[in-house]
Amino acid sequence: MEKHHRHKSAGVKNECVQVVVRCRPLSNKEESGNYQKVVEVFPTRGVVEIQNPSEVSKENRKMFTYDAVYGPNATQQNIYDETVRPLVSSVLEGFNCCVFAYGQTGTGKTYTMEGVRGDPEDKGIIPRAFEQIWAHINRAQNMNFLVAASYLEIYMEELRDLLKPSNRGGLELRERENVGVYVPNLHSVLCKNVDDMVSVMNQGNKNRTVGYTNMNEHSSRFSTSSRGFSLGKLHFPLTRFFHCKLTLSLS
Ligand SMILES: Nc1ncnc2c1ncn2[C@@H]1O[C@H](COP(=O)(O)OP(=O)(O)OP(=O)(O)O)[C@@H](O)[C@H]1O
Repeated sequence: MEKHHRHKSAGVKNECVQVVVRCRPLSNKEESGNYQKVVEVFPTRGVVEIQNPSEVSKENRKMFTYDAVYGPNATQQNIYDETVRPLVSSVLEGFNCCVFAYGQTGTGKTYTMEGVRGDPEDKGIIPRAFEQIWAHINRAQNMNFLVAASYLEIYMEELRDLLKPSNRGGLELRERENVGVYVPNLHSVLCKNVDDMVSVMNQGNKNRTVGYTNMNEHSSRFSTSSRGFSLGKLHFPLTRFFHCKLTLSLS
């Protein structure tokens, strides 16, 4: 998981980019197939250790250090509160941010970003961000917020508008000074509350090309992909990317 942040803000570490690792638990299938756990996570030190299972020895352990690491017991709420909430708070003060999950198929990107539909505890980063945004907007006084959401997918180097699948062909990723990365003609939907945003996300998910892939079925072609969520300017060309633009005016 990588967090990208352009500006310093209270409550957010000063680094522009932070890299956070989350290791999911072994699945039932992996447990029953007697797969070995090769990753050990040390959250207090921000360290992940990987052991070569064919030759267990201290020399065969590799250690990596990150801004934060989460083990199999970390909850969706832990991750949101500690790594994402401060970023969304800074967006509500006018900055841009981007959170994206990157990893091999089956590692938990969709689980982390979207979560399990209909299960409040297993809600992922994106719906939790919607709630934080609207809690803030509903509390704000003398201010008007305009919230527009768009959702795109990049598949085989082709851009697809997940909110308007007929919008095919001409979509391009562009970059302009003062504007950043953007996609001209990408459809965006004005949202008035959390439910509007959730239904935009669900609508887009129905149109996506890359559905859930079972790692065992696809073992001959491991793939790596990403899921993203950004607020403000669009930052990264990703496999699936939910983008939300907030415009603020005084009333
Ligand atoms: N932290 C976790 N706790 C419990 N289950 C998890 C966790 N992370 C992932 N899973 C489960 O592991 C499976 C694979 O996760 P997920 O679909 O999110 O992977 P992915 O990286 O999005 O894969 P793909 O790239 O193939 O779409 C799912 O059944 C998911 O529910």
